[in-house]
Amino acid sequence: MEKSRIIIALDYPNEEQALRFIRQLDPAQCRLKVGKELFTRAGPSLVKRLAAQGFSIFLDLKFHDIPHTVARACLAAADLGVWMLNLHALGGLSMMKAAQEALANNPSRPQLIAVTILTSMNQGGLRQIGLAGTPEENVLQLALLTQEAGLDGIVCSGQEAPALRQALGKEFLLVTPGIRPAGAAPEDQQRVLTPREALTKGANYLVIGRPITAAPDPMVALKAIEAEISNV
Ligand SMILES: O=c1ccn([C@@H]2O[C@H](COP(=O)(O)O)[C@@H](O)[C@H]2O)c(=O)[nH]1
Repeated sequence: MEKSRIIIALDYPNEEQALRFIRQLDPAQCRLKVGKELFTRAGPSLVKRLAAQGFSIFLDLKFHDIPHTVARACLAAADLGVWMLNLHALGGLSMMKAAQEALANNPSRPQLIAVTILTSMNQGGLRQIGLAGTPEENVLQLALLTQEAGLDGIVCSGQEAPALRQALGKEFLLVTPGIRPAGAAPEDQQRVLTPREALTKGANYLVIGRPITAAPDPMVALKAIEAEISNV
């Protein structure tokens, strides 16, 4: 069975709540993302434990620092047995190359991807930090830099996926948060699409947090999303 295109963001305030949810899941059914909140609370031991249970873990710590520091952090993350990890493309070409080179000979080399422009940002937010151009233009520029550095893909919104697919080819991974089922509140996300729209536009993976984890019945919400994308 091909592993799921759904990556569930485990944005829980503690390990107990995360594990209560995970007990209902099969590792073949979905992948799991451990981000800053849960990692800071539960640490590397939870990541290792979930990986040992057979879950594909995306460690979403979005490294952004000098090249040496990021390269060493990527090696530490790879040692946890994760399937995917990430850094910020805004850290620049030399930072991304250092990370890529550090992982190149790692026996269990995880997928290494770069966050382009956060899906919580719109054009107004880009202006505030001094970036001209549309979100799509900025995402494309950072995606090309990421590809030049030899990484496996990027985090972007599904909204940018068609232009990115055309520019970056079939193999480059597009991992898309900002997923909201039709009618769901965007909350702090600015560049959103439904699960079906994101895949149709060319996304490889959907990162989904609150639409599942904050639903009255998370398993019902997950099943509904699985049904929505089953024939895409
Ligand atoms: O650009 C980005 C990069 C990462 N994220 C992360 O994805 C999830 C989305 O959660 P929702 O509850 O579905 O909004 C969250 O863990 C973010 O840290 C992102 O949203 N956008």
